Amino acid sequence: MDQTQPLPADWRDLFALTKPRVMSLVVFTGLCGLLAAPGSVHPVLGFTAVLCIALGAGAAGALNQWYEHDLDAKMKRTAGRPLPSGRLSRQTALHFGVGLSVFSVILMDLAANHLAAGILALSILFYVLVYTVWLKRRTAQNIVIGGAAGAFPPLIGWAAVTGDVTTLPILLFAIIFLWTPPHFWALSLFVRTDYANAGVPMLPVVAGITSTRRQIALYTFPMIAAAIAPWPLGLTGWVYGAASVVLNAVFLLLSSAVLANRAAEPAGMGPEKRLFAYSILYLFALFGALVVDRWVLA
Ligand code: HEM
Ligand SMILES: CC(C)=CCC/C(C)=C/CC/C(C)=C/COP(=O)(O)OP(=O)(O)O
Repeated sequence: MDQTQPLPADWRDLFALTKPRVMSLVVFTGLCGLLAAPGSVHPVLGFTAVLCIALGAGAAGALNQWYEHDLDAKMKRTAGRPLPSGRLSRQTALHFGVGLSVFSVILMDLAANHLAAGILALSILFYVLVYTVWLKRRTAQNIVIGGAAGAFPPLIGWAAVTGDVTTLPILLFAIIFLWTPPHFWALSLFVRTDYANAGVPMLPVVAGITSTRRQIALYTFPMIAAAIAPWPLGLTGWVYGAASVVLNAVFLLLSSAVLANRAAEPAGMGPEKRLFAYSILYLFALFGALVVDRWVLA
């Protein structure tokens, strides 16, 4: 096919419904969980398991947008999405999301095992029902609890290979679980008026900027502990150990800069934006180091 030809609008919109940029990191952590697991899996089955994580995560993103069409329409950042802009109908999004969710879980069950399929189903339900439907519009702790959904993929990847869940994948879960508050609250500080206008009780809207900066710093400490722990516990080698020490030291510096920032209005390329951007690089690099440690330099 001619790569210069744009895809038909409906395909592009269905693709956008899966939140591909955010989900790329979700899928990467799932892939790393799979590659870090002991033992081996047939490459076709391994590929299928990662594909199922991608499809399940994309389906969850579509269902999130189906439910949030009203909120998305009120925020600058999201008003151009396929549903608020009227390029796709809500019914299409619902059918796409439900169909893809069911398909991804069944395929995971066939390609891997019941445990991996069960955790995939749990992640989808958690993101859609616990985060999107229940908590997001009700409490500033929405992402602390609901964010657990995004921490499941390494467990799914691991379970797809081994059929069980042990200390290392639980620590990988903990890293993402504790990383989500600094990741999201750093961003929420500079888009908080959007959330305030839409009536979403995100932390900076409810508790203010100073308190949010403190909470970001507070979550950084247990996150660092969880991220370094696999090394002293003997679950990884020195490559992961060295990478995690450096990556976490930078995280600590950047989150201290957020804590120390006295600017009344987080704006421009300030400490908050730097921490948000770094949080993404951090997770890619940390999980990448885990795989390098296990495969390349073991
Ligand atoms: C409840 C938990 C989370 C919330 C509320 C949240 C929220 C957000 C928001 C609002 C953005 C901004 C832009 C966008 O929509 O593309 C964003 C960006 C991003 N998030 Fe999160 N996030 C969460 C968890 C995660 C998790 C678990 C991952 C991956 C493991 C992740 C990966 C990313 C990435 C890669 C981006 C950058 C996307 C881009 O370049 O446009 N997020 N997040
Ligand atoms: C395997 C599987 C099912 C994984 C689920 C992945 C998951 C929970 C990712 C969370 C990241 C995410 C898209 C947050 C957006 O929050 P938001 O919906 O509040 O953002 P928005 O304001 O951009 O809509």
